Amino acid sequence: MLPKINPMTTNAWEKLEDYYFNFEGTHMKEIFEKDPERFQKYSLEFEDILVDFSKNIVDDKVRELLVELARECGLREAIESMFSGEKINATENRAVLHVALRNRSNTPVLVDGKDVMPEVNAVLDQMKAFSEKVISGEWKGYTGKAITDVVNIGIGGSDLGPLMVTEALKPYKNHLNLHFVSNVDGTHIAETLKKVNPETTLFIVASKTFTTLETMTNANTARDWFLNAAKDESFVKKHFVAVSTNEKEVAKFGIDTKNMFRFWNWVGGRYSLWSAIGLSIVLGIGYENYISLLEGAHAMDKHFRNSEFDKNIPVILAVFGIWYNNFFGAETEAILPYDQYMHRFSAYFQQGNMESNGKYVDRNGEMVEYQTGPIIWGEPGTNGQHAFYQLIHQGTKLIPCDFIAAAINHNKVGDHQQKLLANFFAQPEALMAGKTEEQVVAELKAAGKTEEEIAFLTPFKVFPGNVPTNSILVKKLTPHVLGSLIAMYEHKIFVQGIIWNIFSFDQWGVELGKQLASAILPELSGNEPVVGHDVSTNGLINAYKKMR
Ligand SMILES: O=P(O)(O)OC[C@H]1O[C@](O)(CO)[C@@H](O)[C@@H]1O
Repeated sequence: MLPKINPMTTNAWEKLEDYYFNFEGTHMKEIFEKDPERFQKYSLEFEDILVDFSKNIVDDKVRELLVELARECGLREAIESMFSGEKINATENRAVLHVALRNRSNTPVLVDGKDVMPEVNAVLDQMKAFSEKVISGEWKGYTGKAITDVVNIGIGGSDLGPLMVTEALKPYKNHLNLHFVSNVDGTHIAETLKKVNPETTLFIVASKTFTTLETMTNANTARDWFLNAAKDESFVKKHFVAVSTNEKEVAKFGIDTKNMFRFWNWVGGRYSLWSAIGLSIVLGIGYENYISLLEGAHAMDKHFRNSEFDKNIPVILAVFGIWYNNFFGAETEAILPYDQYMHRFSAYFQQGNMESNGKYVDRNGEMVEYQTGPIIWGEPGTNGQHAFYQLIHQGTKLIPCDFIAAAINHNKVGDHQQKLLANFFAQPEALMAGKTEEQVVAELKAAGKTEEEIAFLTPFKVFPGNVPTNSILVKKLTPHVLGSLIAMYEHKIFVQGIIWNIFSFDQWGVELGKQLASAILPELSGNEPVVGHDVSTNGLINAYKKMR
């Protein structure tokens, strides 16, 4: 079981609070000036990944105390509890074993005394055999034609992971066209169906529960559209497969359960791309590349499980994040990939992080007295630079940022890569050092400005700097490296959840909206006014009824 320690009651927290007051006002520039070894001391290498933590507002003492905080909160025991299949998702009475899905060492992992690895491997074999048939063209549609397009219908964890990964690994794509439909807005499915042909399209209905309103609505629309062309229900099995834990509902939908790819209740939705939910990834990039992705994640799992905390990349990312979240009062974190293929990476970790750690009740069922999960957001560089970086550089909020880039670009186009990386290096430098008044005055003088102009312009051109960043430089964005990067962030989220004493693997906060939507749905038919809600909701529904 997980420990239930209020982090604020630990010795380390108390010391960090004291130390924070001494530390306040320290500028990173001074820390760098004092320590020429800082890069060596504050960067970690893992395979083809280099993580530079040096541009953080920390010193050796802070790092030591933060690591101590993790220890005092029982992190070592918690890691073992997760990896050994204990039911650490207590509110749902489930184990949390995405690490077993990518356990390429194949060592036994027990849930309720039973090794889950044989089942995990069996589903991987099923995904391999199926994907090879579809990719090779052996799998035929109802008119005997090979599949050209795959439409994944799912939402949240049953959509974002496969979508993010297939975008990030586009250079590894085969000839199959992948489409993702998630939103219940009819536009999403309508626009997708315009692009595909019922004779050559395979639909993957991806839903852990197989009851999610958005997914089932889209899946039914896709089936009606398909049957409108195919005319015969028996053809559904050639064009629809399911990824789910719910065999009964899958069969009810008309999908042959031979074409159902199973996973288990110990796989959380937002941690499920490593399970059969990854079927669209396998179809898009092939089984071997998918296995490399799992291997990359597994390598990071071993690093996380076995490394000392002060040399442990996910732990350091997590505790530095806590330093800003809980001591500096930072409310958000930006993830900024300098890689166009990673354009859904921040959106993916918006769910990963915010659905996991957006909790105000601790593991004792008490309201927390400290901040928990940050708001996660981001866009690829350099686009973000021309949109929101102004606020990061000169706004009033502290926004710690992660910068991610690959040294080798998949596309060798002129000098684009050097220009991209020049920005990747420049931004954290600028955020760290800022620009002083003296520097601004000297620049304006050199530009020939008058004394009056200099006096007016100077304050607007000063950059305070001291914005913390992590720079994550990878050799190349391969499936293996991407697997490691995703696992790295997953474990960062885990560590923070342990320290904040919250349950990171449930998501009760999404239920209320769902309940109210299903209560409102029947009220939207008919023209009679609705009166049963608060006046605002009644007013909005009744206005809608008049407008439509
Ligand atoms: O796979 P399912 O059961 O359709 O659920 C989809 C998503 O809905 C949620 O339960 C809530 O948004 C997510 O955690 C999950 O990824």
